[in-house]
Amino acid sequence: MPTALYAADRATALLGLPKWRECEGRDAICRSFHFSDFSAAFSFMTRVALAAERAGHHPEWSNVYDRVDIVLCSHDVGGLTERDILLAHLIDDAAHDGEPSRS
Ligand SMILES: C[C@H](O)[C@H](O)[C@H]1CNC2=NC(N)=NC(=O)C2=N1
Repeated sequence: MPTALYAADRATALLGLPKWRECEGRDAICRSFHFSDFSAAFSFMTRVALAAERAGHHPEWSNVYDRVDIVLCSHDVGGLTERDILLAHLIDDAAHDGEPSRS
């Protein structure tokens, strides 16, 4: 089982994920995505679901019409690990494929 990232490693990892921010009150990162409509948002979620399943690591998320809010945390260690960083990159890639209208 991977261990939670140390502060320095976390800061370095987040430099490569400029649109993600640390989640207030917990050891996790989050990002919100906005799309043109529900169909675009749900297409993105489908791409993320498949990528997450392949990676064996899964997001906490919610969807309201054209918006998708995502939190990444490794539940088994109760904090942020390299698996969350990898999944954040996969999610950013999935968003680029679907062109969020704004984010
Ligand atoms: C058995 C399976 O690999 C685990 O339950 C995985 C699945 N996806 C997961 N996703 C997240 N975010 N945290 C986990 O601890 C986790 N565990």
